[in-house]
Amino acid sequence: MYEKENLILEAKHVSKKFQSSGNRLLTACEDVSLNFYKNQTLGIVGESGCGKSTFMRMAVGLEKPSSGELFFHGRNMLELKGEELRLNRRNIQMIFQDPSEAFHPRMKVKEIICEPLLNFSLINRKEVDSKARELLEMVELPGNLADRYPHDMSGGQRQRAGIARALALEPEVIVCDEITSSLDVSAQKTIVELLIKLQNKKHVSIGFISHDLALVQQFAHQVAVMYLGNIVEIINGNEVCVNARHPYTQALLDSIFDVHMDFSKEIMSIESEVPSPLNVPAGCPFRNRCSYCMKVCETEKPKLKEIEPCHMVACHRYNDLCCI
Ligand SMILES: Nc1ncnc2c1ncn2[C@@H]1O[C@H](COP(=O)(O)OP(=O)(O)OP(=O)(O)O)[C@@H](O)[C@H]1O
Repeated sequence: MYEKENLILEAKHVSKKFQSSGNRLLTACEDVSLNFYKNQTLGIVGESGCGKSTFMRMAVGLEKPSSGELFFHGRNMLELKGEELRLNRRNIQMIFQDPSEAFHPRMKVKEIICEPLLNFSLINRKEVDSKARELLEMVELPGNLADRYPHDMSGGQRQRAGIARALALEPEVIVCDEITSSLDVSAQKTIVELLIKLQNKKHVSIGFISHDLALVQQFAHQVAVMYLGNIVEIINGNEVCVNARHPYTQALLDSIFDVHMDFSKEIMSIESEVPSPLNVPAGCPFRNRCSYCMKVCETEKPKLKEIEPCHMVACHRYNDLCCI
């Protein structure tokens, strides 16, 4: 499943620093390397402000990295220009948290979802009605919603329309940025079920950003846990609950599931503050909240290291931390 031929989008050592007030630099993403594979879902989880959206915005080409490289089928995306760049954009689409902000309120649903197809001259105006119905049915909405305006739809229906719009161009990658976070639990579940169905049909690669580890681990094939701009753990979704090794991932799990880890000390310090991305501490970014911090953690940033197949951890003490 993670064979080279299934690799679609590859981010290599991508960092993003924003210029902030007082000529200071804000580190939003630091040396992030992640892969998107055909027919696979990559979940990115972490607290607000850890850099999830910034990373995905770079992956879809909405933001330029400060350093690092992005490859689409082996082609350096940052070297693409003009028509090549425009055509490449078709292949990677993003769905945003709040479709009511992303959608023009005076456009009908059919115009919204067919707009990308018109922009790329893939359909003509006469075909909009039938194409819109087809796309709405694909996301399990009745075709007669095509003539509605976004404000006449529920949040879940708008999010489905957002998925229809993103899939209209038949992209190879779609990135979902907190698309379920404004929905109630049952609407969240049906949106996730729909994504799984569509992935099985279209073999699309999905990037799914969320702060909700409990949700993501249920369906993402791989989960990348992000903290203060850094990836601290990459693990198969179905192993998160039983095999997570980073103290931050374990603390997130503990807060969700109340699972009983075999810790000699409990992680109490998760309560304390995340350091400012304007002033990233030396050593491990998680050290001020970690009960396992030792001398080396204060000075040496742990490298993301493969500890078993498809499982990477950035922690000096990963060997001391096991689950039961
Ligand atoms: N355009 C920008 N200019 C300056 N700082 C930015 C910009 N975009 C993001 N940031 C900062 O970069 C850091 C990471 O932000 P980002 O939105 O990527 O985090 P996130 O994990 O997606 O958070 P959330 O879940 O709240 O969306 C934050 O400190 C944010 O304030």
